[in-house]
Formats: sequence, C-alpha cells, structure tokens
Amino acid sequence: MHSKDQICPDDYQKTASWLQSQTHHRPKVAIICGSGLGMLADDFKCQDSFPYSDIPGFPQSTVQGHAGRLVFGELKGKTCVCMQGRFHMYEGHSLSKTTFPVRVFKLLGVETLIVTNAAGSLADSYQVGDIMIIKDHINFPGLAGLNPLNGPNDDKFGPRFPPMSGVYDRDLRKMALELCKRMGVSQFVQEGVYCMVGGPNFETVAEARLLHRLGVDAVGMSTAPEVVVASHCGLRVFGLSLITNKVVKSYDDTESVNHDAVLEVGKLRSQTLQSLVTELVHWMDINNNTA
Ligand SMILES: O=P(O)(O)O[C@H]1O[C@H](CO)[C@@H](O)[C@H]1O
Ligand SMILES: Nc1nc2[nH]cnc2c(=O)[nH]1
Repeated sequence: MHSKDQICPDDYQKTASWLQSQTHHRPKVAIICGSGLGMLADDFKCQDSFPYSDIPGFPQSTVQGHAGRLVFGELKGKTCVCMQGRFHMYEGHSLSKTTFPVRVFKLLGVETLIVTNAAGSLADSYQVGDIMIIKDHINFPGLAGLNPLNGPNDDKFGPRFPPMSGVYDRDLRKMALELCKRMGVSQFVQEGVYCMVGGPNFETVAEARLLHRLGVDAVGMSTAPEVVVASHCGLRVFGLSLITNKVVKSYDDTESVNHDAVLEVGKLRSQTLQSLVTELVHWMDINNNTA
C-alpha cells in the first residue's frame, strides 16, 4: 500500500491501460488547458470524455475554471487528448501528482505536449489579452529544490540529469508566430519568458519588481513542472500564456488582481486561442512532424 499522493512506477501504466480500454483514440498530441481555457477541447470531433474522478490514479481539480475532465478527440483529423483542468502545487498535490498525467500521455503514445496558462505580465509592453508564446521558463520552485523529478530516477522515462535548454521547441514557436501572422493577430502576440511561482497568493509589489528585474515577462503558478517532466521523457513542448492581468509593480497603483478577472480574459481570446492551437496541430500533421 502507498499513500494517496505517492506514485509507484506501475501506476502510470495502470492509468494508461485503463484509458486505452475505454477509448479507441490513440493521441499524438496532448493539450493542458490553463485557468478559463478549457474551451480548447470544444472543437474536438468524436469526443470521448472522462471526469478525473473516474480515472484511476488521477488527482482531482479543485480550482474554479478547471473543469476536471480528460477529453479525447480529433482536431482536423489529428488525434488529441486535452486536460480541461490541471493540477497545481498550491492545491496540496505533490509535484509528482501534479505532473502524473504527462507520463500517462507518454505511455499513450503522445509525442507533443501543448501547455497553456493564464498569467500576469511583468513586461511593460504587454497588454491584457495578449498571447505570449513561451520561449523559456524560470522554475522558481524547481530552483529551490521542489522538482517533480526529485526522488529515484525512472530510467524508463528519461535520464537522471536532463538538459532543459531549448525545452520549448524552436520550430513550433517559429510556426506559431507565422500562423499568428496569417491569422492577422500578430498585434497581440508576444514571445517571452514565463516564470512559475508557488502561489496561491498573487505577487507583492516587491516580488513583482524582483521578477521584472530578472527579465520575467509573465508569471503564473503552473506549467514549469509539467514541462520539466514532459521534456525529461522526450516529449516535444509548446507553450502559450494568455496575459490576463498586469502584475502590480507600483505602490501608487490601487488596482489588484483576482481569479474571476483572470477567468474573464479567457473568454475574450477563446476564438483566437482555439484557432491557433488547431492550426498548429494541423501543421504538425501535414508535416508529419509530431515528434
Ligand atoms: O496556470 P493556470 O492553471 O492557467 O492558472 C493561473 O490562474 C490562477 C490564478 O488566477 C493560478 O492557478 C495561475 O497559475
Ligand atoms: N502568480 C500569478 N499567477 C497568475 N495567474 C494569472 N495572473 C497571475 C498573476 O498575476 N500572478
């Protein structure tokens, strides 16, 4: 027996086998939806969907704007799986639990992971509603020793000391920028550095200033652990942040951020985000370019 939050090496395979017994879909692309971004699965054809509570080994989503459903389906003919709701460290999950689905995806045959999130901007030139293609990340919890790869290394998934430079695939970033141009949305698309902090509180002014000085463009409370685990097991990674608020950097600023406002911005950009993800998946398919 092991505690609820401890993962045994066999647990990933048990969950993957259960899913394969429940759906005929064999996805090559996995999408993780950020806060208020669950609509990314809306365009899936021939959907099979599973509440997380029905999936053996899956944690539960507890955050508003994270439906807690795994959806399989086809996007422009390419088989995908989408997490409508992710797990965050601040919900009380261990980092291996928050990233559990990523290794399950690997065992399902997924080759590319698309991560999305809602984030606050530090970059002065960014506006609320901008879409940031993630070029790189700073994993603050990771730098402080909170890493999902802590513990015995499972060589079946990847090496003990995985490199993390170039983790956000260059070709996918380049193609996404090109697609944004073709879609006529370049005026609100950025490319920048995402920083993960632990949360759940938003930043103090001093913390915001620190992040700004460090060169962080956008900050959130997720994504980095999923990306570390995905890269460790050889998945190709692409990431998008939706800028839902400007992080308060001045003591004179009386505005403050809240989660409802974060969720509202998702609705504003839902169509563009859906189109971008769909076109990117389609591009991977026609280039037979998933891995
Ligand atoms: O990163 P996602 O899941 O998009 O959620 C972001 O939005 C929530 C705060 O509003 C935090 O969980 C933050 O990480
Ligand atoms: N840490 C953090 N996470 C966010 N998620 C959405 N907006 C924010 C923000 O301003 N700060």
